[in-house]
Amino acid sequence: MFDCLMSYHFLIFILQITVLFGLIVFFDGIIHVVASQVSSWIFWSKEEWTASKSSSSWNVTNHLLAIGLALMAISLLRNYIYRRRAFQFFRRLGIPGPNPHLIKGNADKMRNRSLLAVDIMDQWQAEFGDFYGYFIGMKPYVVVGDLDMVQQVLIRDFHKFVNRPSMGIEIRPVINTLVGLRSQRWKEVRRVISPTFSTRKMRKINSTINRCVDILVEVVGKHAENQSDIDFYGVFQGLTCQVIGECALNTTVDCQRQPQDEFLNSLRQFLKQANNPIIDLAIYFPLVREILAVVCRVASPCGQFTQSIIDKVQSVIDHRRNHYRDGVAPTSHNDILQLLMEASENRLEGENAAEGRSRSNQLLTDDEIIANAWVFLLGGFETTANALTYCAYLIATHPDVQEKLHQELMDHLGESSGDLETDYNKISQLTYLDQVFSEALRLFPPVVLFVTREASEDTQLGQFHIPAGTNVQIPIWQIHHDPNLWPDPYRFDPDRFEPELKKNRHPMAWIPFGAGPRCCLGVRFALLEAKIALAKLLMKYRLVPCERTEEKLTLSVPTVTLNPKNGVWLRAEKREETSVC
Ligand code: HEM
Repeated sequence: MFDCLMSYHFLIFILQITVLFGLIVFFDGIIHVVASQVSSWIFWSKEEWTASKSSSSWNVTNHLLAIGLALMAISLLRNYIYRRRAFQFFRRLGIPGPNPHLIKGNADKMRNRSLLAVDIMDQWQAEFGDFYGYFIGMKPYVVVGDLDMVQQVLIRDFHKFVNRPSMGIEIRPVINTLVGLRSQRWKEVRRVISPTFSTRKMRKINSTINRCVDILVEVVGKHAENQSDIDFYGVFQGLTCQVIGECALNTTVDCQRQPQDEFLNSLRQFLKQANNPIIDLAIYFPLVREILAVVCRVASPCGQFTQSIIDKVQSVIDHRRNHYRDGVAPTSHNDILQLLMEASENRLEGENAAEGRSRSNQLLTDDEIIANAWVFLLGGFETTANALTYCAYLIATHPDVQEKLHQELMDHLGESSGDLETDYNKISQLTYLDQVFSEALRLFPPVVLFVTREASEDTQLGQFHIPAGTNVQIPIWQIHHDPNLWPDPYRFDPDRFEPELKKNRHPMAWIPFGAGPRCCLGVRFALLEAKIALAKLLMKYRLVPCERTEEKLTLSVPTVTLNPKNGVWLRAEKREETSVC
């Protein structure tokens, strides 16, 4: 008992109580002095003031105020000591890194609006090497650039690194998506959803992609006729918005022909919200995070947009279930939502359609189906548009690559009347197109800050001990521009992806889609959409730079994606008539 009383914690407790009483007395005195001064301005006479001071209500107010101030002071002091200790985290582990600010950690650097997060990480890597730690708010992130360690985190020791860093609060519908789900439930949901993106299932949505790409070619054609400059960023955003809107949400949008389409604008606005300074506050102060989650849900435009998507998808699900009951074949809809519903009910093609229809058999709840359809919309919109934009820019500024690519397209698809819809296999056989797109993804990885994991147990990375709860970040940009892996790393050279060279490269040297069991689920979808778009576009048009084309692209990293800040302006020139389309 004595030991316990004399323990360290007890002493700290006694110390805090003493400080608290000391502070109460101190504030009591201060309040008295301030009140005397103020009263001399307010009360007419000294007697009046003495009378009011001796009243019991004055005494109670005075003491309560003093206690409140003392409690506030002590909690600030505790918070200060707690933060000082927390920010010693990497120092205690012997991991180098930039000095954190007491409130922001290093988040102000990473979310700086004038300097790119990837540039900051370049600077840190130059200063501390390819293993260092920094803080977002108070959360510790260790950056791991060594490829063997990257492989250890993403693949070999995956069981210790299943989750992405926790957000600290439950924002719906994010927590029900593959991106936000954790541990066992993530495994179960991923297992159910994965077949939705298999090669065989991708064939089903091939026709939707083709139809949307044909509209893209038509839109670009109009600009080519008028010889006007085209912002390909906007054009590709229109394409990916329409494709993913139709495929994931069964929402028909005309955002390619109508660039000011409401759905597209809401989507853009939604993504812009992530760059709001309020988010910075939420990172620094957990309480703001809680309030923000509520405000976002009920009042902000981004919350309303999300709610409108939720309502829409729920109504489509209900509508389709009613149709099943009326005997309409479930396979009559070729979209991801349908595939999700089928996967969630474990209803494989050709199986008895009645089987698995009862709600009790569902492997995914409706909330999970809706949340994932929503995350496919977000995941499939900006990422693929960015990838296509960078690729178009690189192709336009490298005419030799463009001509070689055009030749390949004509050799393989020239005879097929451009009917890529029935020729999924041919798209996969376009090896030079694959090389060009891979090299574009290397130079401009569309997602630069998202490959992160949380250690669920203590582990060892090289010489460093990593305690459970530490977040690990894989620096994709730095890996993709490492001169030891990629000589002359800023040069666009699709030959780097010739099969022989590819075979001898470290598997973690090129990871635009992440790696391991938690890599990008939509990789097949993204590649199919992007390749069909590039193939159909480049068979008909030659892309060329115009006056507004930036010599060096201005980039921004508003959240986790790498965006072309000012768009990408090019022109399209019609090629001589081919047998295509
Ligand atoms: C060029 C286009 C795309 C790029 C570069 C990209 C990149 C990424 C990256 C880097 C990750 C994190 C992987 C990791 O942590 O190891 C990711 C995750 C994810 N992506 Fe993509 N993505 C693209 C397109 C898509 C599309 C079209 C969809 C859906 C239709 C999608 C759905 C997802 C989902 C659901 C996850 C989370 C997977 C999980 O946690 O299990 N992505 N993506």
